[in-house]
Amino acid sequence: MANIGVIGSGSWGTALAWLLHNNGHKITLWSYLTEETEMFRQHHQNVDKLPGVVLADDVVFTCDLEESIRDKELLVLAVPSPAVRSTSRNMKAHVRPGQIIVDVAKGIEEATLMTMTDIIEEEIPQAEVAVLSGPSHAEEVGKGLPTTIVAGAHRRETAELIQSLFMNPVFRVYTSPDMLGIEIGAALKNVIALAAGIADGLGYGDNTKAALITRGIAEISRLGTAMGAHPNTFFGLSGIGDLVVTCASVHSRNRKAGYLMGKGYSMTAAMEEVHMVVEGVYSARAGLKLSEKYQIEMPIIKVVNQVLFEEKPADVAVNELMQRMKKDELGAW
Ligand SMILES: NC(=O)C1=CN([C@@H]2O[C@H](COP(=O)(O)OP(=O)(O)OC[C@H]3O[C@@H](n4cnc5c(N)ncnc54)[C@H](O)[C@@H]3O)[C@@H](O)[C@H]2O)C=CC1
Ligand SMILES: O=C(CO)COP(=O)(O)O
Repeated sequence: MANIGVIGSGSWGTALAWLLHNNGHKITLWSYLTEETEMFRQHHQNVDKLPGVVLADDVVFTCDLEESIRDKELLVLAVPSPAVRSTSRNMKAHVRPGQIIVDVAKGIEEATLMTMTDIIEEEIPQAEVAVLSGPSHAEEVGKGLPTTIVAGAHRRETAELIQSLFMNPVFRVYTSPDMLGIEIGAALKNVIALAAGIADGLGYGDNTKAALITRGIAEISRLGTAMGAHPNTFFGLSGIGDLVVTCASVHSRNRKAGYLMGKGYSMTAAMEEVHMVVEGVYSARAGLKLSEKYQIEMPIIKVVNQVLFEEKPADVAVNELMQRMKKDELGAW
């Protein structure tokens, strides 16, 4: 049994706290807002974001960061990606050398183009930082439905420790040394999922969805490989796996926000309606900047940016994608 602090009590932090407690660990769940801690103390669940996933009586609910970090063998950082830097900064003073922090947020910081684990390492240099990512909607993990995911770390022993703490008969964890590939896939699949949602909202069909998924992973893997990631990671759980689930699932907030935009909502109105984090909106510009920096063609991510930030009508964007200059599929000729 390990003593684990889960930092962030939105839908994902709550589902992981539930899973880890079921695995026999002692859990402290930190909330950003005092109202959230009060909600958990009263109802033992996130009534707002993950109703029905009830946490046991011995889970400790707190909004005191130090209490959630002190004496913990493992910390799970589950705040939204735009809050990873500020939360890490606030954690720094309480983290002991070598304490393991597993990032589960999916994003790339627009201003610096850093991954989430890069940010945590910069803010908390004494920590040992890892990542856990893959096709894993909180709503399904919270029902115990079979799910697979990958733990990435610099050291094999750390990845294997995370694997053994999280794994159970319905939650299968693989390990990988390719943290960069895992994080690039995780962040950019959300941008492609916005496009898939937009296509659904416009009334397009399964052919369109398959095209976005297939050409989406092609552009993500081109970029990731140029950045130094392992090409196979993009055909694994945190690449094609998470891209498929996010483009197809009824639970995906990114797909849902895209769907609403396809139906004519503005980006802001769609985000408000979804009422939870829509990470693709934050990663879209970062994806575009990375494509410019590494000189990689990323046509889907480019048009998603135009739809989000330049008011390009979604149907016009799809037309433009379809009528790009002729290409060969492999880029081999
Ligand atoms: N929900 C899911 O199924 C999954 C989510 N993730 C990732 O987990 C991360 C967290 O997402 P969710 O839990 O789904 O979000 P959520 O929308 O369910 O909850 C957001 C939480 O963040 C808190 N928050 C807001 N501003 C904050 C700030 N400035 N500092 C710290 N906390 C703040 C809110 O109080 C709320 O508890 C995201 O990066 C998401 O991509 C990853 C896998 C699955
Ligand atoms: O990353 C996720 C599932 O693996 C969650 O995706 P959404 O943020 O689109 O709901």
